[in-house]
Formats: sequence, C-alpha cells, structure tokens
Amino acid sequence: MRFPLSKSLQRNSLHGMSTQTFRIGILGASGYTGADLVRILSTHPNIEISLLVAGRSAGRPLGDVFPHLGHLGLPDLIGLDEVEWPALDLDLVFCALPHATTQEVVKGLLHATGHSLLDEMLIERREDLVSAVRRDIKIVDLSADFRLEDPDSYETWYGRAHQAPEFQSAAVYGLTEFNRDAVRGAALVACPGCYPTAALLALLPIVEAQAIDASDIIIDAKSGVTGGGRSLKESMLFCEVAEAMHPYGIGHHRHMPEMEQELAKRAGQEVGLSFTPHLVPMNRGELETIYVRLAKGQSADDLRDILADRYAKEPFVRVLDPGVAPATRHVRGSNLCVLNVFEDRIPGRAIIVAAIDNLVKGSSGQAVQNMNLMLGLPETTGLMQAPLFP
Ligand SMILES: NC(=O)C1=CN([C@@H]2O[C@H](COP(=O)(O)OP(=O)(O)OC[C@H]3O[C@@H](n4cnc5c(N)ncnc54)[C@H](OP(=O)(O)O)[C@@H]3O)[C@@H](O)[C@H]2O)C=CC1
Ligand SMILES: CC(=O)N[C@@H](CCC(=O)OP(=O)(O)O)C(=O)O
Repeated sequence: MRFPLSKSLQRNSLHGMSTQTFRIGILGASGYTGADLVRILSTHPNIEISLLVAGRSAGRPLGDVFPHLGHLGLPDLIGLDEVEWPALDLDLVFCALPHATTQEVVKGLLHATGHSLLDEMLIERREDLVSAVRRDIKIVDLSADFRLEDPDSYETWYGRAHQAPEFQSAAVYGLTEFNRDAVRGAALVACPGCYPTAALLALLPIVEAQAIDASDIIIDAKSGVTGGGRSLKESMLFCEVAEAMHPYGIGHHRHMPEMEQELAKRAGQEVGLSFTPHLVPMNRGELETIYVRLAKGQSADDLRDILADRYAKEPFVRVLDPGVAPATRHVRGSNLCVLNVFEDRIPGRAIIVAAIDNLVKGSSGQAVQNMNLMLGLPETTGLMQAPLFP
C-alpha cells in the first residue's frame, strides 16, 4: 500500500514499521545534551543525522570531541554561519544551545528557510526560499527560550528582553504526556527544563484532581553535574563538586515560573511553590522530593492511585510498588520517570518522590519523544533502552 510521502509514512507491511528516513540536524552537538541526542538517534531506524553544529568546537570531527561517538561516521561539526539551510533540506532541527542563544537562532532559521510560521506572524518571507524547501522545517528546542508564554515573565526571570517574542506564542510546551496532540502538529516545540519535567509529571494529575492544596508545595531537588552543561564553570570543577553537596538558586530559580505556569493551567486555584535545587556529586540523574498538603478527605494512598491510573498506559512514566523509593539508579540512561507517594508522619501531608535522568527524560530523550510525534512516528521509537544498572 502506498501513501504520499509528505503526508504519511511508507509502511513496511510485514513488520508494521515505518521505513521512511528523516534528515535531522543538531545545533549544540558538542554539548552534553547534543551528545546524548547523537547517542539515542544513532540507533533510531528512521533518522539520518545530516548536520552537527558547534560553537568553539566547529571544524572538528565529532569523534575528536566525543571519542565514544567517533565510529558513527557522522558529518564534522561546523559553525552556525556555515550552514546552508535550504540546500540541506532538513525535516527537523534540535536546538541544544545555551538558553538566550536559541531565540535568535530560531528566528534566523525560520527566515533562512522561508518558513510558513512567518505567514502566521504576518512577516514577509522570501518566495525563492519557499520554493527551494521541500516543506517546513520542524524545530525541537531543548533550551528555556520558548517555555515561558509571557514575554514579561521571561524578562523578569532571565534578566533580558526576549529577542523573538513574536514566536513565543507559536511554541508548544513539550511535556509529551500532557501535550501529545499539540506536539504532533507543532512547528516549534519547547522542551521542559529537567526540574520541571520531574515535578510536573509528579504533580499535574494530582493538582488536576484537586487532591492537594496547590498553593503550598515544597520541592527539594537534586541534580547531577551534567545538568549545568559542559562549559567550564568553577562551581562544576571536580574539587568543588566531589564529596560535597550544595543548594543554589535558593528562592529564585528560573524553573519556578515554568512549573507554576503549567500547574496553574490545571489547578483551578492559586499555585504556590517553594523550590530548592542542589548539586550532587554524580554525572547524571535527578531526584525530587515533594512535600504536599492533602485536600480534605485525601490520603497518600489516594495520591498514589491517581498517579497509577493516570500513567497506567504511559510507556515512560512508572509508579513503583507501594513503599519502593524512586532512585536515580532506576532510570539512568533511560527515558523513564519513576514516581511514588508516601505518607508523612504529620497528619494531612504526603511526600511524592520522582526520579529521572536529566539528560534523557529531562532533555534529549524527551526531545526525541516529541520528534517522533512531530514526524508521525510511533512515540517510543529509539527510546526503549532499559536503564543502565548499577
Ligand atoms: N544538561 C541538561 O541536563 C539539560 C540541558 N537543557 C538545556 O539544553 C541546552 C543545551 O544544554 P547542554 O547540552 O547541557 O549545554 P552544553 O553547555 O553542554 O552545550 C552547549 C552547546 O551549544 C554550543 N554553542 C554555544 N554557543 C554557540 C554558538 N554561539 N553557536 C553555535 N553553538 C554554540 C556549544 O558548542 P561548543 O562547546 O563547541 O562551544 C555546545 O555544543 C541548554 O539550553 C540547556 O539549558 C535542558 C534540560 C536539561
Ligand atoms: C545542575 C544545573 O545547573 N541545572 C540547571 C538546569 C538544567 C535544565 O534542565 O534546565 P534548562 O534547560 O532550563 O537549563 C540549572 O539549575 O540551571
């Protein structure tokens, strides 16, 4: 059976698997999330990696920067200004660039390809480019640039005015389990931050059921050092991180408005949370211990039932057996989020625990999950690897 290629996928009638290949690019391929995108996509059956962009590492082979990826035969890293967008004819681009860098890059990319999003924004596009591209390029952004819907909130929390505010409203917030349909049709997906990913998966169903007081949530979070990226920072040096642990961003971390924005959409009441992240001496992984006040008549078991029901059919979110504490070793290298709920000694309170791998479900894995939907592929393609243990 044949389908038009641009609309549907050619299907292998024997195995029910798509045989179509999509050309993708990775901007920020010499960073931690870029490396994990390459790792995950290198075994994805429908993806050809056609472009790898870097900053300081531009001009070097990928295997020079990451010897563990050197055998894949991928293109060398190049600079942004060397990319010939129309000629590359990409289906999708991942932006794994530092936040604040991405907004102008995305704007430039939409102009350089004559993207039809420009029509929606009533911005003139060059007709010669329109005819040169096969179809609109799709963008999956891993940075924070398009997560906040309100330009003023962006300026308040990121300390500078947004450079592409006209595209903020076009972006779909890519928490896949809650925005599947919108992600499928999106031109630009803003993947959630790693801390919001774990917090929202733990809290959204419970807040939606009005089973807790959403104005009184306390999130105590711990992250591995890769959460801070690969560029050199004193606070990330081995001697500063090993055998130590410290909180940061106390009372003013930029992930708070992101969590509140998404919780508020479902809470039906005022949302208030305290959030304190800590840096812990491990490479990857993230654990959140969340303290909540129960709504009248609710128990910790009720919260657990709400999560278990909500995620029963989700491939990447698991509620562990009663009493089993989620740990980063349960998810390492996988696209899983593991959750559980515990009774507090103080009546009327409960404790929710969530664990993810910040580089997989917290960034690159979730980005590929969104890519699969945007390209019309089964959501789990390339993402079913079991966690690495111990
Ligand atoms: N690390 C994590 O756990 C998570 C990260 N994120 C977000 O994902 C994005 C990437 O994060 P991460 O991989 O950790 O960051 P890294 O610092 O490890 O990597 C950043 C990448 O961007 C490249 N880059 C920087 N400036 C430019 C430029 N001007 N032109 C071209 N390339 C440039 C760097 O190239 P080079 O090194 O060669 O200069 C590098 O490849 C960030 O926005 C981050 O906030 C989101 C969720 C989790
Ligand atoms: C350990 C560490 O530094 N973590 C980062 C969060 C990384 C992330 O997921 O979020 P963004 O995409 O919003 O950067 C931080 O606290 O800023």
